Amino acid sequence: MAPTEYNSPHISRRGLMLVLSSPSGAGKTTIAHGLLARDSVITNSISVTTRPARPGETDGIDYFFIDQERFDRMAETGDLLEHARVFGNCYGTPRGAVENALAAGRDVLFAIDWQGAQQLAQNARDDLVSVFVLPPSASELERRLRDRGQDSAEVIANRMAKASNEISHWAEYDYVVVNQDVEESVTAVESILRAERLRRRRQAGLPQFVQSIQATL
Ligand SMILES: Nc1nc2c(ncn2[C@@H]2O[C@H](COP(=O)(O)OP(=O)(O)O)[C@@H](O)[C@H]2O)c(=O)[nH]1
Ligand SMILES: Nc1ncnc2c1ncn2[C@@H]1O[C@H](COP(=O)(O)OP(=O)(O)O)[C@@H](O)[C@H]1O
Repeated sequence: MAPTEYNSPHISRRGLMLVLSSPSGAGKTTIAHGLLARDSVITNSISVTTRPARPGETDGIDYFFIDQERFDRMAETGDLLEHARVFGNCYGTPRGAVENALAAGRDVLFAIDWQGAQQLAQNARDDLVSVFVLPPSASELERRLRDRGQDSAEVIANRMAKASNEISHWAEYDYVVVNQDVEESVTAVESILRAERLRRRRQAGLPQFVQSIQATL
């Protein structure tokens, strides 16, 4: 188990799973990158997807881009911690990487949809911290999807049409962040992560630490 960086290096704790969900274009990928740049203990879960790579996306960094046959096999053999169909493509979280990271005391970050968040919650509610990211307005959401410049008008229209359904799940999350300013949103999520690391129940080594202080009083 990892030392609790914000308390004492003597106190071990379990890793946690931090989930970011949002309608497409609200900024969860941007916030995730910002958080990963600031925090060296959290590691990104790289999903598999049957969606084709966008220009600028790299296999093994943004996603593992795989075909349907391989995806179906991974789902059948239990190699996916959760999986869902989103916007006509399949997405899933490879189990091995997450379990290895948690076992090594790392926290793991997921940018996944509400279906995936629900599946993770069913299996590991105590280790899950979930954040829903909202756009400041519908018009700003559409502007961000257009300005990202990576999807056709048809794909953007489809994502806007599905935004309301994704947003309808906001109340299932532990925290909600309105992504107005990127840096502020990253700071908000970083604050959530820091506070959640200090939850008493996560700090397995706390009783021992307290005892060691009491023994010398
Ligand atoms: N359940 C689940 N959803 C995922 C996973 N990876 C990505 N997603 C979701 O799939 C949706 C589409 O992702 P993507 O194609 O990258 O589009 P973007 O959200 O507009 O960048 C988003 O809601 C993602 O959060 C995954 O492993 N599992
Ligand atoms: N707070 C923000 N203000 C302005 N633009 C933003 C903000 N957050 C993200 N963006 C931009 O909006 C677009 C969509 O963001 P992205 O992180 O890809 O969204 P998601 O992963 O939720 O689909 C990107 O071009 C990104 O640079």
